[in-house]
Amino acid sequence: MHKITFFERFEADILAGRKTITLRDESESGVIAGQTLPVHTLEADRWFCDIRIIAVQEVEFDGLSDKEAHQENMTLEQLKQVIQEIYPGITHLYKISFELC
Ligand SMILES: CC(=O)Nc1ccn([C@@H]2O[C@H](CO)[C@@H](O)[C@H]2O)c(=O)n1
Repeated sequence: MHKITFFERFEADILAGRKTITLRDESESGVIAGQTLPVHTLEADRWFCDIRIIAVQEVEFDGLSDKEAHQENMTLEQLKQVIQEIYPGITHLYKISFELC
């Protein structure tokens, strides 16, 4: 992957450092620790920052906890709902931790 996209509604949280992970399916897991990536909005493909990947870890949907929710600036209930909307029925996720460049 040479760039990563996020829904526009998460832009402010990412730029403020309130959202420091993203949970993706296997098709969007192809990043490695240390890599720097430009971040674009999904809707308009507009660049808004660069991030550095800190880690990529496999996690189960049922294993998500308040820790991941906090890292997403959401409640666990909100996070699970968001993931179900984006990836209906998903059980296996990739937790991508990042920092702003
Ligand atoms: C193609 C594309 O952009 N896809 C996605 C997929 C996920 N996410 C966010 O990651 C977290 C867990 O899934 C939540 O905050 C999601 O909303 C996103 O912003 N954009």
